[in-house]
Amino acid sequence: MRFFLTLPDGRHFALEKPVVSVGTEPACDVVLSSPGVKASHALLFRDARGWTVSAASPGCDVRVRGKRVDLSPLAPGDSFVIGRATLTLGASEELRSHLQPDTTPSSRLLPVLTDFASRLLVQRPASELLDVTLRGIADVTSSDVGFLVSVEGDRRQVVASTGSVPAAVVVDSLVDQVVASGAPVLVPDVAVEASLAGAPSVLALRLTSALVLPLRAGSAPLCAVYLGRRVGSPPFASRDLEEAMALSSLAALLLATSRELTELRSQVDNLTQRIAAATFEGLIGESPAMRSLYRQIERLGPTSLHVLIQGETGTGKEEVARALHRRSGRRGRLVAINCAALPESLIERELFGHVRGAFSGAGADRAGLVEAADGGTLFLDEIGDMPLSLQSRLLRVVQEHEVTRLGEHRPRKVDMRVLSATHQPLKALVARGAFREDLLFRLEEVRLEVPALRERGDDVLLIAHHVLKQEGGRARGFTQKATEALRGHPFPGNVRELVSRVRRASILASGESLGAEDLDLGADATPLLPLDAARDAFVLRYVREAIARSGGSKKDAARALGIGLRSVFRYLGEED
Ligand SMILES: Nc1ncnc2c1ncn2[C@@H]1O[C@H](COP(=O)(O)OP(=O)(O)OP(=O)(O)O)[C@@H](O)[C@H]1O
Repeated sequence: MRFFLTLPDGRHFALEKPVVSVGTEPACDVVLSSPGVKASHALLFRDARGWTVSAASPGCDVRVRGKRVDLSPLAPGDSFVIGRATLTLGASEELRSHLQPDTTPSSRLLPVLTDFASRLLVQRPASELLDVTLRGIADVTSSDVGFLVSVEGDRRQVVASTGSVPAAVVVDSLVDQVVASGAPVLVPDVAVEASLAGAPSVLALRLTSALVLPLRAGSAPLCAVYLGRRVGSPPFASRDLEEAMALSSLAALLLATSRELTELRSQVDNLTQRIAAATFEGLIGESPAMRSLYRQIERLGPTSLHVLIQGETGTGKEEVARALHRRSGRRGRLVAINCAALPESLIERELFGHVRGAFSGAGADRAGLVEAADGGTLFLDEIGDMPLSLQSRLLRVVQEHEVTRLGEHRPRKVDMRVLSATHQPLKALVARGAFREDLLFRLEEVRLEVPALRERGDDVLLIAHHVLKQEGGRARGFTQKATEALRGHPFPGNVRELVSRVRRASILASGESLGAEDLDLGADATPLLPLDAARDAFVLRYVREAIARSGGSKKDAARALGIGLRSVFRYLGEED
């Protein structure tokens, strides 16, 4: 689709540039001589949504459907009026224009663009990039003065300037106009604009001509690029505006990318430091629940107490057993067996060993895992699945510190500590007659609860980053959406599920940051939760958002939410 303007005399003007100026002065793209039209009166510019018309400077009257507008989108067929001239936007597949605009790029723009892009692509702090951006735009437009004002709500700040500028320039009607409309403003001659006569920028900087344009880099605060010329320099013309807009669009893109990279780096640095401080014997986590677990492991490690490790599937029970063994100081090995993975006969042979001929195929004597754990630790994973018939043999081992190989009658002395793990409520198994109570008493001299991942707050992010780093792929961090998705997902499979999601994503994804979709945590993938868990997850997210919106202050967030500070800590799962 090609667009054109129908002028008052019926001619068509092809809109082939992103910004088109309309006015009486010859430098304008569309030159009109109708009464009431000013030297530079209106600007038309194109973005992803289509064409928009705006007043070129505050005193210029632009009307759409009879109403005065600062800025108005135009659809094909829409007209706007400036002075006594009516212009209409048209669109057609085929267009033969009567007037062809000059589309030759300015010779000074191309080298500046190239240099500008290469300078911006070198990683620098954001403040330096803004400086480079401003100087590039000021250079190409031969401005005598240039400064960049960042606008965040009521807060305005000069964040870069080509020379010293007085602080008063931040309160400026041209900046206001650009911020309000999001459109550029071109004032060729400030002397003819009564509304600008007292503007701080014009007075303080002794400007004769001004050009102000918006610069928005991703989620960064909006900036206004203010360019000025003084006595002795020619006034700004529409070509300057066009070139400045081209540079500012490019800069916005590069600044957004650079900002994302900087954020990613600081996210990675911050998490790497946190992970280092939050690692205990291979376990990662800094949540109060994990810290309490570390303290218990430290205390229990060197004792000879048998420990039952309880926790949902994939929470890290085996890691906890390994940590307990490392902290035990026992000289022997940690020997593990998964009671759910093997049939009864195999568990028996594996655990207790056998002598030659004990069963068909037993060609030689063989020590079992119990003997292998002599002087060390025997880890019985999924103890709830231990067949009842083997439980009494195991009880003898734990009670008497003796093991008898299959086919043999001579018991052998063993010195070992037993750690067992289960995700099942063993008391309920006892009640059903599926587990021996006396064995449970023996195995559970102390019980350790491993918390579910969803109860560990931001540990999920620490572990996710740790896994990503270990994988060593291209991805170095997570997008904001992915971070939120990780925080909000209930992880029924706990750490094991997290590890496999991150591994798979880091192998399959190609970018520097993994998104929620890469982790298969899109909106549709979130499973339904029990209402209590959903409510808790929502409250946690809401409290976090309140803290973020309060600039990180938990106190202010508590006030805004109408709850006490202690409650905020409680919802976050933190100790105050
Ligand atoms: N706190 C942690 N930090 C880092 N990685 C962990 C943590 N906890 C568990 N993992 C990793 O998660 C995976 C599952 O852990 P583990 O096998 O210990 O869980 P489990 O509770 O014994 O599982 P199951 O119930 O299936 O026996 C392993 O790859 C382990 O290394």
